Amino acid sequence: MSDTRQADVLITGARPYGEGDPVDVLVADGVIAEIGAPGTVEAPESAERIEARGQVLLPGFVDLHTHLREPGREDTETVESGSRAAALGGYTAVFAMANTDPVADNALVTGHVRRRGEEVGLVDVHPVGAVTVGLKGERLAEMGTMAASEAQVRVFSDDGVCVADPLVMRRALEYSTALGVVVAQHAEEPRLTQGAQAHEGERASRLGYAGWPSSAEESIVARDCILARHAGARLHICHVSTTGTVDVLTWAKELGVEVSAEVTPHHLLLTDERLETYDPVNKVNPPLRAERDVDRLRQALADGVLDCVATDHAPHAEQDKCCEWGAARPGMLGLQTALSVVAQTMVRPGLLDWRGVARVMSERPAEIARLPDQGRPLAEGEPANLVLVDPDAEWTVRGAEFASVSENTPFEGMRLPAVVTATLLRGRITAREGKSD
Ligand SMILES: NC(=O)N[C@@H](CC(=O)O)C(=O)O
Ligand SMILES: [Zn+2]
Ligand SMILES: [Zn+2]
Repeated sequence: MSDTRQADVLITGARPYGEGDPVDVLVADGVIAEIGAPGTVEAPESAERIEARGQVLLPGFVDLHTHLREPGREDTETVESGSRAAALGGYTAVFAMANTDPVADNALVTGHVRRRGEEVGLVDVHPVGAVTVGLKGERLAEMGTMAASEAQVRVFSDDGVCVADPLVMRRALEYSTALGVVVAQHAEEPRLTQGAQAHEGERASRLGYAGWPSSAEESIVARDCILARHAGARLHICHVSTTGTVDVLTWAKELGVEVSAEVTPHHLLLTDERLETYDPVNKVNPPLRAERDVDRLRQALADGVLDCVATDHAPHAEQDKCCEWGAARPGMLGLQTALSVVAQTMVRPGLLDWRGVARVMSERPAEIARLPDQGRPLAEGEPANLVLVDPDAEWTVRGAEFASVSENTPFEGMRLPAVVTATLLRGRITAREGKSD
């Protein structure tokens, strides 16, 4: 992904990782050229200036789990609209899930997504390849061809559905090792979730929703950790939602299984109490869980048992959300609210500092996907993939104001802390003061 030469950018008075005294940061030719005490860094007259006023400077965020809906559902999101949302949310790289129409189970589709991302140029769009043909869970997709193609697919997932057949999953893990890629599992034992609508428990029973048991997630996570162990493969678990999954991951990591896991912002903030509203904006897979799950997920993210935050940004059309619960599609927007929800649930309660936010939103996801130029230290000579955050500002969420085509945010009307004031992709300003470039 190449950029033409851009104007230099001088960021004055920023605090890297929110630590220490403010510094000036000169960005030139796509890299961090110089970091120095305020007033000591010289920039050409033509340089763009960003006054940080003590705001927090972090490496640009990396989202391992985004649904951009292109091709097939451009009425709900496109690579372009999703890229704008990503830049405004502080992201410099996103992984676009394969459950498009047609499915991204071949190099033609992954190539299209990659190229569209490059044309838009606001964020690095990395297509995720499907594990199985048509997400049907039966035959492996041509993982090798996709990995070797121009799109250089590095993450494979049937997300939306689980790779439920253990033999298919075993083969996928074996191939992934040979290819140096990672399989990301949507952990849901389908036999246990037939007709499921909401977190299994007292509330779902009372409101008349068929329950989605925690064991449907945990049994697949346990199984796949064992399969990965025997295959010597890396494994990534999508959208962890239960305390039992945290137990299984703790056990697997102690055993030395190379498993990583993500948690979504909505599972860090919301509980199944939202079911009381009957509003399908709260319908999501896996479902919003109990308070004890939320508490445990926050703790596990702080401890590192959960590696990173991923949005599972899932745009849906109004007619698929503003309808009766049973008919509504699961999923919610996430790109433009992720940082603020992490600030609210992790930073404010003292579970993570800003260096910790850099770890879970940038460094770890970049490592899991093996991106060489993302999640890098804030140091001279490093790529200028950066986000500037005002930690003291607050804002009110309005879905209609998002860059996304869709508006299905469960955070509508909430006042949240932390605002992205600028995002830079290889030294180019992609978002500034709430406007994408
Ligand atoms: N999370 C969701 O509820 N929905 C996702 C699919 C998925 O992530 O499983 C979607 O594609 O809409
Ligand atoms: Zn999923
Ligand atoms: Zn998803």
